[in-house]
Amino acid sequence: MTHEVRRIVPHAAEGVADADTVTWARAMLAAFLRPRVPPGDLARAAADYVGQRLRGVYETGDPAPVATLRSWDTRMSVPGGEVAVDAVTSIGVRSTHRRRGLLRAVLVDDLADAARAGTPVAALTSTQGALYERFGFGLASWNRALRLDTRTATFRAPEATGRLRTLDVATLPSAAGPVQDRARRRHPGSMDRTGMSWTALMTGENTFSGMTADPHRHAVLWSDATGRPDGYVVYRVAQDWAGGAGEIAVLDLQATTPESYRELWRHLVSLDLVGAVIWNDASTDEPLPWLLTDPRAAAAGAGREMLWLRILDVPAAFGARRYPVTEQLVLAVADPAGHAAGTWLLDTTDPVEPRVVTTTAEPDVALDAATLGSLYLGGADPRVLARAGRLEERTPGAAGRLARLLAAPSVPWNGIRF
Ligand SMILES: CC(=O)SCCNC(=O)CCNC(=O)[C@H](O)C(C)(C)COP(=O)(O)OP(=O)(O)OC[C@H]1O[C@@H](n2cnc3c(N)ncnc32)[C@H](O)[C@@H]1OP(=O)(O)O
Repeated sequence: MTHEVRRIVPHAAEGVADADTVTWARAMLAAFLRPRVPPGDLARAAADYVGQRLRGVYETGDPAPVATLRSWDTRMSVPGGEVAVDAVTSIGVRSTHRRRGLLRAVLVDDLADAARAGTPVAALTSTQGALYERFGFGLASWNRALRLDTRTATFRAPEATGRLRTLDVATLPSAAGPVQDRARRRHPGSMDRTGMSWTALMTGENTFSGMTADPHRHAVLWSDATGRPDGYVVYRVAQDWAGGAGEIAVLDLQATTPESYRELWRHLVSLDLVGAVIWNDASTDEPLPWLLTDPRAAAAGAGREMLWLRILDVPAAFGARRYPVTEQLVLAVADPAGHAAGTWLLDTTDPVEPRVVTTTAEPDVALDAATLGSLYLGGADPRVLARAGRLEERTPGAAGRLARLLAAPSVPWNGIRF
């Protein structure tokens, strides 16, 4: 049986996707063991793929792909700026066709295309932890669950002057979009929300949920004393109050000021009929416990990995971010796929225009492409990676110098699953 990687350009007419795109979507959902979506709903949902890239591995004579991948161009915050990213998702292989290299075939094709297009970084979130390092992806951000007991939570600071407004969730992209865009710049690793991810946030309706809409969603916007919208929270009822105290699950909380952050949490605490608020995708440095008279009211739960990054163009990726110290370090990067391979001088003598060029100088550190991806946003400590044998220190003290060079103003965080 011959296999061929094919690229599909999704089209839609009157809000309904073309037949190839719908067939692709059905194959992808089957690979992920998702519920069967009625054909009309699937054609409507797949219309959201317009503007994105679909890839499939096809066998002769079968219109449905045996492997799928979807990717799109987006922007990701990095320390001091942002970078263009190839966001990759929906890699699924038909259950009868696994371990024959089909994941490899679609992913290698996508990465080569992104590199040709000049996209410096590829990003994904993964269902499994052991899949993507072999393709040069390194773990670069973590989320942590947070559980707030609303009955013991008391805020240290008095209520701020401003206004809370409930939003019709349908108005979320226009009302909250500009806030999200400002807020995401505060954390490296935060992504632009696509139209699709706004829809999923607002309604819960997506192909993965079988297109079942969730009617329990609420959104609240905070505006400061001058009327400027500064933050929003979207939440759902996770557990109804019928059994006693209900539970609220935060789906997204974005705040551009300490005041908006505090007042949005105060709103959640004020909800009647609720005993706890849970946020599974909080960052690892939430200020919430510090806002409370009893920090134990906010219990941090398990952390979990979120973003995997693959550097496709070292000068463009490392030139896009800014650095807190002046330094010159030489990194030898091993990358069998070639994208990041080389010996690179990272020179931040000019803080505005860091220089990243190939060099023949002796390396200070040696590492592979996946480790480079882990270091990119400043979320992984090179000294720890050296202790783990993932980075070789060729010049004594170089891992510490690299740690100071790559340090970010805040921890990497991406609250958007994709
Ligand atoms: C970004 C995302 O979309 S994450 C979503 C991943 N998809 C899923 O979880 C859906 C269900 N699973 C699947 O569809 C498939 O099993 C996949 C996509 C995980 C793997 O697809 P396959 O076609 O079997 O992978 P392929 O044969 O190309 O293997 C590539 C490499 O990964 C390894 N690999 C594949 N699956 C696994 C696994 N579950 N655990 C560890 N290694 C694995 C293979 O051994 C191979 O390694 P090698 O090249 O170093 O020898």
